[in-house]
Amino acid sequence: MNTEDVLNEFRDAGALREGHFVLSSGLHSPVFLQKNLVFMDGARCERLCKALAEKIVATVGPVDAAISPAVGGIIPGYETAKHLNVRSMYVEREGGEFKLRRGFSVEPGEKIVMVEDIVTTGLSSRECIAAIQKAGGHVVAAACIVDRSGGKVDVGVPLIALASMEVPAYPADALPPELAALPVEDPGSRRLSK
Ligand SMILES: O=P(O)(O)OC[C@H]1O[C@H](OP(=O)(O)OP(=O)(O)O)[C@H](O)[C@@H]1O
Ligand SMILES: O=C(O)c1cc(=O)[nH]c(=O)[nH]1
Ligand SMILES: [Mg+2]
Repeated sequence: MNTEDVLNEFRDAGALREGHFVLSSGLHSPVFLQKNLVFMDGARCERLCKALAEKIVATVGPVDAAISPAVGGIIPGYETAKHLNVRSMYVEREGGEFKLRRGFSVEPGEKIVMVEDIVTTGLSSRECIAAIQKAGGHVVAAACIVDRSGGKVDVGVPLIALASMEVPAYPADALPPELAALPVEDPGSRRLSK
């Protein structure tokens, strides 16, 4: 499955949104990938995550577990882990910091793939990887459905992206006038009150 195939899945799901969005990083963008509309369709989610699992195995070989950052990473992490035939876990924020909770744990040195939905700046991925390492896991790779940086971000481990594209994103004080003129949507969970 190549980038165009993946974007067609987003288009067909009505998940390739245009407007004015504030992203998890605080950057503003005219494009938002509303991945929940993709993952709500089991067959679509399976097509994407099966392809991602195959790419992970082809790149780094077998792994012991997949761990994702909540909320967006949970469904693709679970589905990708299913095709890797490994257990699926997630980290979630406690006092702002990602942690393994709910009885999830890793054995020291276990080979972990961090599975993310969308990568923009890589901040969520790096935070998730740090949490896995703190818990004792060896993160052999990061994987995502879409890398919006077009391969530019560095998450500290190899990043395996099913689709890679460069999407414009701007700091709040440097918005192009046509973007500034549109009302802002803040669809992610990072700024939700706890
Ligand atoms: O590479 P980054 O700049 O970190 O951006 C990508 C992250 O942003 C979104 O999560 P968000 O924090 O919006 O919450 P969600 O997972 O609940 O959608 C998305 O799920 C990624 O985790
Ligand atoms: O950077 C983000 O927060 C982000 C971008 C995007 O297209 N989709 C998403 O869910 N999050
Ligand atoms: Mg997320």
